[in-house]
Amino acid sequence: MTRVIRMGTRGSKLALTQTGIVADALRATGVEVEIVKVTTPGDRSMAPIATIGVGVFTSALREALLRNEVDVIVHSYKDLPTAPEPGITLAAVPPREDPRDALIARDGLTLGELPPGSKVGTGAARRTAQLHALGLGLEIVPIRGNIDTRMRKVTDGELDAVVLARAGLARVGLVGVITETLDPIQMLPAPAQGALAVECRTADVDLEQLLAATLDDEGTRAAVTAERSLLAALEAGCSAPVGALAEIVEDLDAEGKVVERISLRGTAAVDGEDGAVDMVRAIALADKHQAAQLGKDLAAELLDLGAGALSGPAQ
Ligand SMILES: NCc1[nH]cc(CCC(=O)O)c1CC(=O)O
Repeated sequence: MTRVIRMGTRGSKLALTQTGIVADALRATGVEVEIVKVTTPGDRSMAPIATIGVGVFTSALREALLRNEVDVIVHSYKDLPTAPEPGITLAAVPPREDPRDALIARDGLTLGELPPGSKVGTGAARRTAQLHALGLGLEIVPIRGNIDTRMRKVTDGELDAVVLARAGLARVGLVGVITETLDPIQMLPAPAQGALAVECRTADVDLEQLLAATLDDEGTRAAVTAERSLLAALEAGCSAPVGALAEIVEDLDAEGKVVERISLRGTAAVDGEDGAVDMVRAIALADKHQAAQLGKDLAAELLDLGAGALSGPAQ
């Protein structure tokens, strides 16, 4: 391909880093890449995500792609709405970073060491609901802003801790500030957390093939397919209290042969007694090629357990 590939990105440090990772992988195949900055309404507003809407970071990039101003866009996969976008193809899902959430607490504390009444900052309904469900007596404080803004609230003493995606911290070289990587037993990540989504125009078939051949990771794609299928079946947006984590695991088939399967854990909020938010959890295992069905089946199980009572972007 002799053309220059224009990659659209938001201007945040995380977005530039993520786009840079993909740009470098493409350049390594010999193609020329140009980076184009796109401003999104999500970058201009500091209002809670629940009020400005799902897709606030991703739709301006998609519009630039459809207007032919750029050729490739890279999203944090978990920020994408579940509905497909006409004219746009998910060309590649690169290998995932560690999907878990991370705690950054004062004095090097872990979650269990934070005294009752400690103030923990997060903007995500999913994290809020799971932190409450742990029963540690923590006070959850809604926050927004980029990684640096959130971390500063701990350094300044305004909060005792914040919870952030480990992947974002890792990509910008900040794993050193993490005081505890949260076990999925305590905190299931957002569906597709830690994964990137690389999109191009559906009509751009040659580019789609190049992106898939260069960047796509089969195991990551299967895992995020299961997690996002669960999310879609619960009809919840990215800001809703739904956590999911799929992992490729080794299992034995009926003849005792080692086979790869996909394990999926999910959690969703239900209305508890006297207004409290409870979480229900479930786990299931399926053939690696049944990822989408596995997500649907686990969603059905969570709905049976009472999930869905709190649908929509509950904050
Ligand atoms: N909602 C914002 C957002 N979108 C993607 C990431 C981190 C990177 C990732 O999960 O891939 C973050 C920040 C966070 O949740 O801490």
